[in-house]
Amino acid sequence: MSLKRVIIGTRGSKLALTQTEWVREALKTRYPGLSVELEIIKTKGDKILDVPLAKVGGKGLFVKEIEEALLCRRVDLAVHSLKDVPTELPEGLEIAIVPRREDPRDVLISRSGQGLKDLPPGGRLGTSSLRRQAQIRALRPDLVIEPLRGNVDTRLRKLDEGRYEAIVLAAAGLRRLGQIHRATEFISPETIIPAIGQGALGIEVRADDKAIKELLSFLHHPETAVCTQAERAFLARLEGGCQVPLAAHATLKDGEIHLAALVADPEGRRVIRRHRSGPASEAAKIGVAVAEEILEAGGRQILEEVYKIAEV
Ligand SMILES: NCc1[nH]cc(CCC(=O)O)c1CC(=O)O
Repeated sequence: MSLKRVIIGTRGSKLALTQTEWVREALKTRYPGLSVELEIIKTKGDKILDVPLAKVGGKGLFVKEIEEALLCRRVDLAVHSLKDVPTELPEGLEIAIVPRREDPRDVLISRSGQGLKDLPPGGRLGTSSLRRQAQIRALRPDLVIEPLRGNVDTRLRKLDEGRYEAIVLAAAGLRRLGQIHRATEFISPETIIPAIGQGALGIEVRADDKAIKELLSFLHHPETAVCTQAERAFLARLEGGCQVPLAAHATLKDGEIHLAALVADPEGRRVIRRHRSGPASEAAKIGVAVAEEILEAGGRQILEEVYKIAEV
């Protein structure tokens, strides 16, 4: 190991810092002589916390400024929630390392302790995620979905203030922040398909930086990488901005990938789900194939409708 010092670029949110500290600790343990510094970078997504992301539009809201710092060599690596990273990266950058995935599920946090099925009719449920909204509407059309943005702590506080009967968050974020005890129901990935990359981290580096890639290689988890590869190939084929409810979740068993995915309209009236299995070596192909099957089955029409409205 010839590197003496590395700088990690990160957002300043508590979740981002927790994730980055985890990487820093792993590096310090593995390479006791290495100096690991953090550079906190504010992204556009951190500045506009009150507007639903689907309205803000634009991809990479939480990563762009950090990628600029990587490209101009102000930082050497960046730790992201993979869920926030667009499929197309700037020229010269790469998600080289995907560590082992945390719990990929969504969780319900209700004030009463009730699960999704038992919430009172007409109850208010907080989420600004179109993906969660569409799938919840399909299961519980009577619930009133209300916007909910902000960092994990902010979202929990808004629930505690009584603005909602329940909210939905990613288990991974709660667990990393030591708040998993707040979960009242773990929603299975079959009931609500998670977001592409949910629960996984992506470590982005300069594509030509062999030394950093080598340094970080012990953190790579090939099983997670291949699963998220299938999920991200699905996303890439749909060129999904955040205006359409999209979901995809892959698992790996005995060398076989299983990918389940959906496209829905924002109201959750039409939910098109498909799944497919195949060898892990064909992860990307499986992602594309599921996307095409969904497009054929009505997904194309949904995408066209949504983008037409968005342009007005
Ligand atoms: N959308 C923001 C975001 N990005 C990553 C996580 C949680 C951690 C993860 O999914 O890896 C969250 C919060 C949430 O959706 O509850």
